[in-house]
Amino acid sequence: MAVSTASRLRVLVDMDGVLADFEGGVLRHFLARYPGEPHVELAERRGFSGRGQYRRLRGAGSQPGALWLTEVFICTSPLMKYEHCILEKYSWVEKYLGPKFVERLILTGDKTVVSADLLVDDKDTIKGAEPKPSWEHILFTCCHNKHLELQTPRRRLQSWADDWRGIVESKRRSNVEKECYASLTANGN
Ligand SMILES: Nc1ccn([C@H]2C[C@H](O)[C@@H](COP(=O)(O)O)O2)c(=O)n1
Ligand SMILES: [Mg+2]
Repeated sequence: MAVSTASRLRVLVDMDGVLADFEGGVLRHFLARYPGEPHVELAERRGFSGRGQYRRLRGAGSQPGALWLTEVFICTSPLMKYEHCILEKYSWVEKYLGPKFVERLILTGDKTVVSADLLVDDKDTIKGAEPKPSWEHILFTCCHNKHLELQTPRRRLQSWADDWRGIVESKRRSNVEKECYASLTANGN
């Protein structure tokens, strides 16, 4: 059976805050290292940058699934201080997702230049060199972004228990519709 290219979907899944419990890990590490110091409970986290919120505080005193014809890649940005983080990211993926996913790991400082249909990511604003990325950003709900109200038509995935299949399938339908429309107009209909 011939499969139209529009039925194929590429999904980028972010790592920190989406597959890995980045915020929980940071808090546990902070409490172990600085017991008794003021800290930000996960329920109080606001904004992507935890470091910024901790600075203000001091001043004031997984499992992605795969559907038929869906390619999943993990797309993650390394820290600027990258010497440990890159190895740790590869090790984490191999340990928790297996060697097949190591081949599907994309490390980039700029996710806008990666081509895909969907990007599932907890960062509320994703900017880069490409002003019109090919993907639709699905905001993955995390402690630091759950209070943000999204403008239509932006969509959220509340957790991996939420209807990610529905999002993937609606994107596939929309791609097929666009392809049909394009071929009809190209044929002068
Ligand atoms: N709430 C967060 C989440 C991530 N980061 C840092 C840690 C990683 O190096 C990098 C990953 O970004 P992502 O690929 O998840 O957009 O950003 C952070 O500082 N605060
Ligand atoms: Mg993230």
